[in-house]
Amino acid sequence: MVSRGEIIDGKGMAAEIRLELKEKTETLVQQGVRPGLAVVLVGEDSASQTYVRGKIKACNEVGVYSELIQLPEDTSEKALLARIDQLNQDQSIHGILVQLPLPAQISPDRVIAAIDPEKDVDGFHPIQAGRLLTGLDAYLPCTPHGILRMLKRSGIALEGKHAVVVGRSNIVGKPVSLLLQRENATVTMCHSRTRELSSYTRQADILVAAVGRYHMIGAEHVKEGAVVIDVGMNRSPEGKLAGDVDFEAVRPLVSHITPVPGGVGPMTIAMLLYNTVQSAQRVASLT
Ligand SMILES: Nc1nc2c(c(=O)[nH]1)N[C@@H](CN(C=O)c1ccc(C(=O)N[C@@H](CCC(=O)O)C(=O)O)cc1)CN2
Repeated sequence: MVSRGEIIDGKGMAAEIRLELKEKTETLVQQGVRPGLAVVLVGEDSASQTYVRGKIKACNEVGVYSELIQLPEDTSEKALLARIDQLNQDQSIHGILVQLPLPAQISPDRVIAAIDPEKDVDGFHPIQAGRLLTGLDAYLPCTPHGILRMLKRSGIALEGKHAVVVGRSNIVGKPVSLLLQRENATVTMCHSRTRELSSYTRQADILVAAVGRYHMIGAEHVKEGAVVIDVGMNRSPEGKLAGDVDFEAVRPLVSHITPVPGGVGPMTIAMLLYNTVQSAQRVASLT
């Protein structure tokens, strides 16, 4: 019998992963290496402030050393690049992340490219993206990696399944497509300009919605028994946090679905810590 509308509990899974990472961190500390993460926040964006607070809190819980670098909204690109260079040289820091989006005067591409690829725990550097594309070992971008973990921990088989990804960003859409393909799913990529979107999404065994548009996926977009992963982080007209998927309308039709909040978001932060601990493990194995 097909299960109906089972909720994939990202919040709970992220807590389990943090516990596993706490143990790994304790082992590393005994070996003389405490994993360290630098979080760079430029400006006052309130959502970014929330996410950054979540990252620092998670570091504290796991025992990872963290440094929060808060820079004013009018910071120049040159000043930010100079700060990143210092962090690249800092041996207590194994992971660097610059919270996105950045203010308009700063090019995110130039900033990401300035991070030492071995400390790029977001997995956004072109070298990390190239490693992922070519099947080499890489820091996997946190949201896509979190999605894969959620699917696996929920016992959802991917081999031979048809996965449809709606969204083509460098942060989510493109890398999650590659990761699903790596698991032998057959992947279709759709985006904001796809015509007759529902004709694709209705074929999906696994549907990943990552467009950033409130409730753009409704009941008419899903096949019965599909697995739906909602990456959206939007505000409803009433101001409530909501995903790209109309959860109430879609849940009764599908086998599994992620909620917003409490789905993909917490896993993003857990996988950031995973990459930071991995980076420290690499350093520990070299010393
Ligand atoms: N440098 C980066 N910038 C951004 C990333 C990223 O991975 N690296 N991703 C997003 C934002 N993001 C992490 O930074 C992120 C978004 C949402 C959540 C989360 O846990 N959301 C909660 C709800 C939080 C709330 O109440 O507002 C949930 O879904 O339950 C974590 C991280 C863009 N920028």
